[in-house]
Amino acid sequence: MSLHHGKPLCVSSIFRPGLYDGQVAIVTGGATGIGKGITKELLFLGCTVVIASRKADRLADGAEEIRNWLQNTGRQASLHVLQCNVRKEDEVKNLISTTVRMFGKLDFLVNNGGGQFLSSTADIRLKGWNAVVETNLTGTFLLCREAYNQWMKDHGGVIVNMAMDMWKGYPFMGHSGAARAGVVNLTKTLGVEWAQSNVRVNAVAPGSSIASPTAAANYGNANIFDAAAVNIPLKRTGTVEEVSSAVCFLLSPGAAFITGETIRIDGGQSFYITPNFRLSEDSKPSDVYRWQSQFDSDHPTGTKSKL
Ligand SMILES: CCCCC/C=C/C(=O)SCCNC(=O)CCNC(=O)[C@H](O)C(C)(C)COP(=O)(O)OP(=O)(O)OC[C@H]1O[C@@H](n2cnc3c(N)ncnc32)[C@H](O)[C@@H]1OP(=O)(O)O
Ligand SMILES: NC(=O)C1=CN([C@@H]2O[C@H](COP(=O)(O)OP(=O)(O)OC[C@H]3O[C@@H](n4cnc5c(N)ncnc54)[C@H](OP(=O)(O)O)[C@@H]3O)[C@@H](O)[C@H]2O)C=CC1
Repeated sequence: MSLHHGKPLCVSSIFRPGLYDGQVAIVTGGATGIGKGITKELLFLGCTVVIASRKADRLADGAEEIRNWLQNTGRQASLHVLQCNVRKEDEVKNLISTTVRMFGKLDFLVNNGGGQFLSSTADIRLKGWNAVVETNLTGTFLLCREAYNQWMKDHGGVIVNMAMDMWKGYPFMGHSGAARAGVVNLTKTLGVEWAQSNVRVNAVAPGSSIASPTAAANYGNANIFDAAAVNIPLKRTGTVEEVSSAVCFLLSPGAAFITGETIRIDGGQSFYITPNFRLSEDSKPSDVYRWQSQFDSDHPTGTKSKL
């Protein structure tokens, strides 16, 4: 992916073919959305990739699509699927140990799997808070720890974590904002602690703007990401390929002197305005809130959705 006259140009990769020949990666959430984009690019560059998430049907469908795509590029996929809920310590341990046993090593870990639901923070129940924090922060911790202890401590490696545009807080996704801020901080800590083992740890922070069918379905609104463009200085949403190319850069020798860093991939949005939400004039803490955006003015009747 690159920009051509200010427009996104989709190509398989800007990196040289064979860059990751002989390397082994785990991509959590690798069957959908951003993770699928990362998986495709890594495979295209010669990497063996294990995709891991909770749902077997998602993994199977995603793997089939990815294999077909790669075949059309003339390359052979070394793509493998393992079920793993990153919230479950035993499943995380098993994901890492099985990968190392099957492929003899683990070079890269991409902690992409995660997510949240929209809610005013006052309305989040403890179970929901825990679900989001365990998925995004604790899951990232568990995967980093196991990848390090089981392999990278003695052999080196590269980890990329997933953050988000929570730099000014994240109204209506307070659980995830807090968890991702934790991920950014953990990334700094591990970048320092594990440097002695030649393990680099970085993160990417996409804006609220990387559309995919699964991500949109999570919010019950196929158009939800379109609404973000008006608040993005580059005046468009981002693509999964634009996240993937940053991840592939961080994994590459081109980033050999970068660790503990989080790269924003948000078209300048985080420097401009707080994510996608703005309180309506009459809103109270107990209200449900409106999606603020171009979307509302584009759809003046009936679709001023209460989230
Ligand atoms: C809108 C633009 C946002 C732009 C920025 C961000 C974009 C993205 O991140 S896009 C990625 C979208 N994809 C996902 O989020 C997928 C992963 N997410 C999930 O699986 C869920 O959101 C999860 C993290 C909450 C996990 O759900 P689940 O496996 O079902 O977890 P539990 O059964 O253990 O607990 C569920 C618990 O959580 C509360 N809850 C879940 N969904 C909602 C909801 N829609 N509204 C309110 N509360 C919710 C609730 O307390 C659940 O417990 P029960 O009440 O007992 O069901
Ligand atoms: N789209 C965007 O604009 C932004 C996305 N992000 C983050 O980027 C990542 C990818 O999101 P995106 O591709 O857009 O959305 P998707 O909903 O397509 O991807 C989420 C992926 O995470 C997996 N996942 C969720 N919970 C778990 C779990 N407990 N254990 C293992 N895997 C899990 C899902 O697979 P399964 O259901 O099979 O478990 C799914 O493949 C997420 O962490 C997301 O929050 C951050 C900022 C912005």
